[in-house]
This record gives sequence, structure tokens and C-alpha cells, in this order.
Amino acid sequence: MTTTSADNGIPGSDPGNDGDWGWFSTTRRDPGSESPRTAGGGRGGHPGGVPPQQPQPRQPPQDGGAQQVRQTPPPPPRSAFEPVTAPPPTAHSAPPTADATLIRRTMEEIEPAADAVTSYFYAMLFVRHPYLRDLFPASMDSQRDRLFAALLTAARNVDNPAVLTEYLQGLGRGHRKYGTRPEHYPAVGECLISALTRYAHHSWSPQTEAAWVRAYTTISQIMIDAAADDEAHSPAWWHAEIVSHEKRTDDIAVITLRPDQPYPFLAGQYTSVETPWWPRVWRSYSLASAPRADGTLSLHVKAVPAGWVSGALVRRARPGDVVRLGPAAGSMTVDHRTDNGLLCLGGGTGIAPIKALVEDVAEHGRPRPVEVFYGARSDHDLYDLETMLKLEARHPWLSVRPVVADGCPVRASGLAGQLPDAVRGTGRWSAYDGYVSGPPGMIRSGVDALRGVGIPVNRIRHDSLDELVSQSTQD
Ligand SMILES: NC(=O)C1=CN([C@@H]2O[C@H](COP(=O)(O)OP(=O)(O)OC[C@H]3O[C@@H](n4cnc5c(N)ncnc54)[C@H](O)[C@@H]3O)[C@@H](O)[C@H]2O)C=CC1
Repeated sequence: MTTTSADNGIPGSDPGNDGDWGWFSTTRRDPGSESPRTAGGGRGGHPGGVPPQQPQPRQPPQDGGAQQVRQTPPPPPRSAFEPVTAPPPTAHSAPPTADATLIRRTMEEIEPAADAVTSYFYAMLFVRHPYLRDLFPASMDSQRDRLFAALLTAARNVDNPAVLTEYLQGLGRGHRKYGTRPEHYPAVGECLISALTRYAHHSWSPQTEAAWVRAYTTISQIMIDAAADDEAHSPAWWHAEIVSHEKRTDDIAVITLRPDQPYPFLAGQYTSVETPWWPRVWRSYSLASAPRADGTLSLHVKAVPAGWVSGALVRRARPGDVVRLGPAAGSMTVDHRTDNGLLCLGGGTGIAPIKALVEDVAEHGRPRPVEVFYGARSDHDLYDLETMLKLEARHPWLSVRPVVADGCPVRASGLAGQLPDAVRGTGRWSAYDGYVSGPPGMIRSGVDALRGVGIPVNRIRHDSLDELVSQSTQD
């Protein structure tokens, strides 16, 4: 699940200034012009580096879709702290390779101290900008992991502009629901640099710092632009009423929601959910259906021991309750430009997006062979097998094989063992595209298994492991 929340931005007024906050000059590109517009970066009164009188390039946080006319702000005052050796980066440019090397070195050094780095980062952020604290979740535990996961993803792809840009655009769009505004990025950047300076002492140097400043400026630019573009056609979040809540096992519920306005998504994507019981704590769940004519959508939620949101959704939520949804994201979607078959591995609640993919193929009207391996620990845990078998009965191009780790297979076509192992023994599948959904460990070995049965890695789709690891351990 790719929407990670690195640095929930917070709408804030000016609480006072405690230093120079102008390193990260962020701009908003005007879609109708080549010249960048200022969205931040000034020194002085505002903690995010934005002079208060500057018009904001973004609309206010969504509360019903009100639109605000964008104005062209004056050019930013130049900061004494702005690196003078490098010109301001152009939007969406990739950092030079030398920068990528320096950034990777820093990440390698701080990775073992990730908890300390992120704790220090947030402590700095909240000490320097106390007004921000109330707008983060009460518990910052998963937030810390998410920041680091996002940083790792960005660092890993720092010299791969196509991947980095797509990832950051999703992140920027996803941050709208937190109320992130352009002027928050410089504050985050300053605190990030402070934390890196403190913990990356071996690899830190003026060159490294300049590389991070350039990279962060590029990162924030991409996120700001994506968020601003998204505002033109999409709300920051949706309210959705629970219209049905079906407990399938003690800890798994299938929940159907009706969003308050059309919710665009593709089969195979995921959404993020905030419940009324845990404000500002957002968790990602795959959408368990293709888009429906009545606008409803379904989620499969499993309560996990430390899972606040999932626990509340399974045990506390009832029809009539209203949650908030973030925008759909994810690229585990059907490629309708080919006729390749689909080989799908769905482990546990990972069957949810696989069911959506099957519905998508059915609705698209161009049947392709679809083979689903549906894995669970035991028969009892195959909570959606009946639905999958009904789909199989309706569609001759679909085959569903249950795979149980403990015990005997539940039906003649069923298999025993770990899901990826079960696929390994079933021949060559090189004419198929691969889809893998489930626990992170299963995705890792599932991708290996699909490569082993002949599917090239560029035709294997799954959601982000970084996000899945954080989801499966926290919620
Ligand atoms: N889009 C996605 O990738 C989605 C992922 N999920 C994730 O799926 C997980 C579901 O959890 P549960 O239902 O408790 O699944 P589970 O732990 O019961 O495992 C389900 C299946 O995966 C296999 N498996 C588990 N760990 C494995 C490993 N290390 N190596 C090989 N095979 C392994 C098991 O054999 C079983 O067939 C959660 O972590 C959730 O976050 C859920 C929905 C969508």
C-alpha cells in the first residue's frame, strides 16, 4: 500500500518565529505558465518560511468542495540560508547522481538508528512548531515508521526520476487529507536536516547537506504540485457511511461503505480510512470490489492485536457510522491493453483486491484466463471462499484454488502448504501477468515464485512492501 504518510502537514497560523526557516524554497508551478510561483521559502515571520501576506496557491482544506481563485504571489525574498552554490531546482528534476550517492550514504548510516532519528525529528518539529502537534495522531508510533519508510523509498529512488516522481505525486495527493499546505514543507525540511545532522555524523558534510537540501526541495516541489493539481478535480477526503457490516470470522469483517460523493478508483487499488474513534489515524485497505453502479465499495478488515483502526472497524463499527476516506491509490490494476492471463495470489485478506480484479475482468467484457490461488492458514480462515467460488461458477475463464497452510485442502482442486510454494509446482505461466496480495513475507516469496514459473518481474504487480510492513505490524 503505497500511500505512506511521511510528514503529515498541518494547517497552522503564525505562532511566532524562533529562527531562520528559509532553506527550502518551495514553489508551485502554474499549469498555465512556465514560471514557478512561490509557495514558501521566505524568511521571517512564518515558521514554514512563508511570509503571512503571501497568497496561498492551494485551496483551503476540503469541506465541501469550495473553490478559491489562485493568485500570483510576489517573488520570494531570498534567504541567507538558501544554498548559493546551486541554482534553485527546477520542478520535477532529479538530483544529480553525486547527490544520490551522498543521500544513500546518509540513509545507510542512519538506518540502524531510525527510531532515534525520527523521534528527534518529531521532537524538533513540535518544539519549534508546537501548534502542529494537535493535528497529528495522539500516538506517533506508526507515524515514525511511516516517515522513515517514505524517506527510504525516496532515497532508494533518488536517481530514478520516473519512479520517484510517481511515488511523490501519490504522496502529495494523499497528504491533502491531512491538511498539508505548501508552507509546512520548509518547517519539515529544516527539522529533517537537523535530525540528519545529528545522527549522520560520519557521512555528514557541507556537500551532503547541500545534496539533501536539493533533494528535499525537489521532493516537496513534486508533492506540492501534485496536491495543487489534484485540487482542481478531487476533494481532499470523502465521508462514507457504513451501510453493512458482516463479521465473517471473530476477527474479519466485510464492510460496505457509501461515500457522500462519487469516489473514483480502479479495481485493485486501495483507500485510506480514518475512523471517528481514532482521529487523524489513517490506515490503508484494499478495495474489495470493482467500481459499482450504486457507488458503494467494500473493504475486508482483519483486526490485529495492536491494531486500533482495524480493531475498531471490526469490533466497534456499525451501520450508520461515518468514516473518512482518502483518495484511492496503487498500481495493482488490470492492464486492459493486453490479453495476457492473470495469475493471482491472494493470502488472507489479500484476497480482497484479487476479487476486485476478477470483477474488473468480468465487467470489461473481454474474458481472459484468470487463475486465483487463495491462501490461508486453515479452512476456517478462507472467509471469502464462497464468494470466490460463486464467481468461478459464473465465469468459465476463472479458476479458484484454495491453499491451506495447516491441514488438508478443502476441495479437490485445493492445495496444501504455503501459498507461494503451492504455485511453484504448477508449471509454466509465462503468458500470464502476476498479481500478489497479502502479508509482506508472502509478497516477497510470492514474487520469487512467480518469477520461478516464468513471469518476468516487470509483469508482476503488488502493493508497496514498505507500507504493508507498517500496516501489518501496527494496524
Ligand atoms: N494489497 C495487498 O497486498 C493487501 C495486503 N493485505 C495484507 O495481508 C495480510 C493478511 O493477513 P492474514 O489474513 O493474517 O494472512 P496470513 O498470515 O493468514 O497468511 C495468508 C497466506 O499467506 C501465506 N503466508 C503468510 N506468511 C508467509 C510467508 N512469510 N511466506 C510465504 N507465505 C506466507 C500463508 O501461507 C497463507 O496462505 C495483512 O498483512 C494485510 O496487511 C491485505 C489486503 C490487501
